[in-house]
Amino acid sequence: MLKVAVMGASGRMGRMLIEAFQAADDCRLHVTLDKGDEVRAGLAGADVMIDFTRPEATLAHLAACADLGVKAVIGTTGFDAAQKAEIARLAERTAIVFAPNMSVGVNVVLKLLDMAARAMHEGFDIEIVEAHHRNKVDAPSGTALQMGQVVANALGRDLKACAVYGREGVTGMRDPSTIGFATVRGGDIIGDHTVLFAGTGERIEISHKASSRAIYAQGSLRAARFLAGKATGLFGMADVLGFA
Ligand SMILES: NC(=O)C1=CN([C@@H]2O[C@H](COP(=O)(O)OP(=O)(O)OC[C@H]3O[C@@H](n4cnc5c(N)ncnc54)[C@H](OP(=O)(O)O)[C@@H]3O)[C@@H](O)[C@H]2O)C=CC1
Ligand SMILES: O=C(O)C1=N[C@H](C(=O)O)C[C@H](O)C1
Repeated sequence: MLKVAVMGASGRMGRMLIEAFQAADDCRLHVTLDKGDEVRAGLAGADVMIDFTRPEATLAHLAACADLGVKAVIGTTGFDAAQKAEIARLAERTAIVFAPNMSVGVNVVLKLLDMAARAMHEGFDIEIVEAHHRNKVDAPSGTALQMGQVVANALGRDLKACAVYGREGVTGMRDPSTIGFATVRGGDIIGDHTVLFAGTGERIEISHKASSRAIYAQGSLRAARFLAGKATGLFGMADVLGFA
């Protein structure tokens, strides 16, 4: 029986994870922790930590995991480059699955995007549109950024150099080498992502729309089970799902 610690337990994802344990007969909740709780004491004895909180909190939790030999599933988004490098360093000391979207569907879409971008490498403008609930604090979503990264890699472009995050005023004509991002925030939208390939005479849209956070919780438990056989290393959902 896998002993799992859930961080950010009162958050939207924390609550969804706790519910997911009711249907899991091979995992049990070792501890649920919230802001202000004693992290190291809580994590001691857990096999895997699942963390959907905020970047600074996740890094502090991960450091404790590395010290205690606890593996980690990280769903938090909004990390900067230095924070991602820190996660990679910590993965030399414990096994980590780090993914901005734990759903099977989004990870299938990432594979489709790689194929689509290679096939439409010329004559198509690429724009990524994402929509989330009014309480989301980071933008663009981690998923949108990963979609952009997959497309940029497939096209041999540097995402840092070609990303355009929103437009306003007299922008000039669209530079065909750019990848555009647009963000919508409102209501209780769980998570919609569309990648648009706009050509001349045709356009292709590849979309994923979440209608329940249970998909992220189920994916997280799958990632926790995957880690049971690993000692160290940084993995993504493609590894967990066997797509890598
Ligand atoms: N990878 C994936 O599949 C998914 C990723 N996410 C990501 O997960 C993260 C959380 O999302 P969501 O559950 O909607 O957010 P919530 O704001 O609902 O929950 C976050 C939780 O983390 C807690 N928290 C915040 N700061 C700290 C801290 N310093 N120490 C400990 N706990 C802290 C919050 O406590 P308090 O309320 O007291 O501040 C809250 O309980 C986001 O980054 C989101 O983008 C979300 C869904 C799917
Ligand atoms: O904050 C959310 O809610 C979500 N965040 C993740 C992201 O930033 O991509 C995943 C999902 O879209 C829900």
